Amino acid sequence: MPTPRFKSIAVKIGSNVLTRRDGTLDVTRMSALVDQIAELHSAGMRVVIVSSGAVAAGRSELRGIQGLDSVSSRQLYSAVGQAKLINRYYDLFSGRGLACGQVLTTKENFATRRHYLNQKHCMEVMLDNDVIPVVNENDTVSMTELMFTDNDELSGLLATMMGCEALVILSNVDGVYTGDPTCHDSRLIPVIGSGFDASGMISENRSSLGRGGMATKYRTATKLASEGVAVIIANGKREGVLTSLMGLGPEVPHTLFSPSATPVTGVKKWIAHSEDFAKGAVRVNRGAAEALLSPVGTSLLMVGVDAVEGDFEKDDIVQVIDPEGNVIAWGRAGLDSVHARAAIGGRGSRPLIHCDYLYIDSSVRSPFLP
Ligand SMILES: Nc1ncnc2c1ncn2[C@@H]1O[C@H](COP(=O)(O)OP(=O)(O)O)[C@@H](O)[C@H]1O
Ligand SMILES: N[C@@H](CCC(=O)OP(=O)(O)O)C(=O)O
Repeated sequence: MPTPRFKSIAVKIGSNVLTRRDGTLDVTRMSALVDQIAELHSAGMRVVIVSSGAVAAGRSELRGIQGLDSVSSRQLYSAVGQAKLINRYYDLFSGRGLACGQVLTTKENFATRRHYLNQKHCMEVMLDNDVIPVVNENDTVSMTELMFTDNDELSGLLATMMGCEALVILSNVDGVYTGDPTCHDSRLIPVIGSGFDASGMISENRSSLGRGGMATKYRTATKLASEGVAVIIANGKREGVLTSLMGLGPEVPHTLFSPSATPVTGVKKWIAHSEDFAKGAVRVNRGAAEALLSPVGTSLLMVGVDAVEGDFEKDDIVQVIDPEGNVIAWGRAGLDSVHARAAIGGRGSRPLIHCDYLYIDSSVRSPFLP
């Protein structure tokens, strides 16, 4: 048997891949994907699944319910649909002699390093014992303001958390197109490298069941690629898509986001995905903004800080804002806000954010870029 292209991957399966036109769960499609994941597993790969589809599955089960607001219907449908979804996965995997386990999570579970490492440990134990993790956002308790944009965002976090070499996002399109994929003159983009900006080609269109559309897939994919993780977007409805993408079958159309060759440490990956948990902000002067945005890794020193906003503890995440008001970076504070305020503009004190704990947003548009 040929060797798979990667040793460890996360596979995100969109709602549309798992749903038939009439809204019911497409068990044939699920079964085909489970077959392929079992094949990858027996070829020695570690596979984590992020599966959407709970809300869609619940909605098709409870047809006819009316008058619920959007939060209530999401809670109700996901409660019922998730039970149905995981049951199917469980039966399908056990039919292939494998166990799968359910991991339901929320954005808050990624907010502190302790919770983050706890979840990571759970999934490592599962993988070490040949149990396939099937992850989804816990929509029954996720509050609107603290929800993942969608499972594309969640899958990006998980792929970096688990140290995966690649993330495969399965949707109902073959990848990123140069325009609306339904227009006849749009073309599939086979490879997106670090110098290529395709964001202007992506419309807000999304499929009937999708939550975030291509825009969140693109955002997640470029971020992960910059952290050294390969990302592939492909059509989950194509026969043998996963085994093919892993080099065990004939080529299928897809878009590859080529990974950066610069390695990123585990803690930095966590920080990269922690912007939403920032407890405060620091405004930096021109010199500091230029130094931070230069290609040389630099710590943020108090001499470059003009203002400290919010109340934060040491080790909390804080945003870094340039003199034009752009968020250019975020990182783990080495001082609490009281001590940081007292040290504004000072020399000789510890860095406010050490470069090992600082993430520079590669999509930033700042006049202080070199
Ligand atoms: N440039 C583009 N290339 C591909 N798809 C695009 C593009 N712009 C918008 N889209 C839309 O993104 C959709 C996929 O996202 P989404 O509906 O969220 O799917 P999923 O349920 O798989 O997460 C496509 O069906 C398409 O309508
Ligand atoms: N947790 C939700 C996921 C919603 C979502 O992100 O859907 P999609 O855009 O199809 O990946 C569900 O299971 O229905």
